[in-house]
Amino acid sequence: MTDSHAAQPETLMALDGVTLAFGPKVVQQNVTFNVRRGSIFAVMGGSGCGKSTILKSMIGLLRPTAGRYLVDGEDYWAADDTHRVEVSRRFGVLFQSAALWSSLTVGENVALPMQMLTHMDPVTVRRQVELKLGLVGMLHAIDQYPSEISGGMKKRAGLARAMALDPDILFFDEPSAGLDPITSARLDDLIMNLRDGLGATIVIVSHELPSLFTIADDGIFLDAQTRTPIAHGAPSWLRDHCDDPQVHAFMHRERTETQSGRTD
Ligand SMILES: Nc1ncnc2c1ncn2[C@@H]1O[C@H](COP(=O)(O)OP(=O)(O)OP(=O)(O)O)[C@@H](O)[C@H]1O
Repeated sequence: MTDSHAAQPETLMALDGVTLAFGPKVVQQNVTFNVRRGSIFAVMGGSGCGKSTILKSMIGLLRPTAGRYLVDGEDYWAADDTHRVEVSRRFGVLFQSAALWSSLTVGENVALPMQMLTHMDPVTVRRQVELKLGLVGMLHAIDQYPSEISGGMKKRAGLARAMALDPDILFFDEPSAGLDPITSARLDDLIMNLRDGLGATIVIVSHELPSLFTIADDGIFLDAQTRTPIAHGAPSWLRDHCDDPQVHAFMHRERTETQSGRTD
């Protein structure tokens, strides 16, 4: 009998002593955390603390100036370019703005990664596009243009496109930003379905506390002043048990003397 735990260690991604900087400007340093396979992991913290920068680095757009980023135990940045591209094919990304091409229909947007990065024939592409749009409840909008659909529908179309190449790792930057609470709750259900139904591992940057309390299994809280993580744990656990005044204030939406965000 196969031991699935031996074949699939619990940690899928790990940052180990990572420093991220833009030129001389250090955004975060000594960042260490593990993302468990099949979990939803939240990157939290005040405005400007470096959440999107962490995500940017995890999807391969920003190389750390120190430390290691491991995916399935392999050093992502130490790999050669070909192998790194191969690993990155496992990633699906939903940007904050959904980033759909306005001149393409919803269906064409979802088809684009398949046409550009695979050799699928047009019939298979069409079938896959329908499947992905069906998963997010957007099949009816396949021939509509982004300007003709609502913000929530754009997010769902962006999600379908993020899933185009069947990634097992998904990155979401502020998926519920700008959505009304009901649409946002529907998106939460969709994200949980990706974890529970497809076994995807999801890293999410979000300010939406109700959403984080509902969906995230684990997470990290970044501090802008010290430029380093100051708490680890599921958002609901941090809300109920973390003594750090900044984390407590953030999780309970209280004002603090020291702001957790940075303006420089
Ligand atoms: N390309 C860049 N060049 C220089 N500095 C950058 C760049 N991108 C981001 N920064 C800076 O890095 C810091 C962290 O930015 P980042 O967008 O990661 O924060 P964030 O926590 O995601 O913020 P928010 O919650 O407001 O979206 C900020 O001070 C920002 O100005």
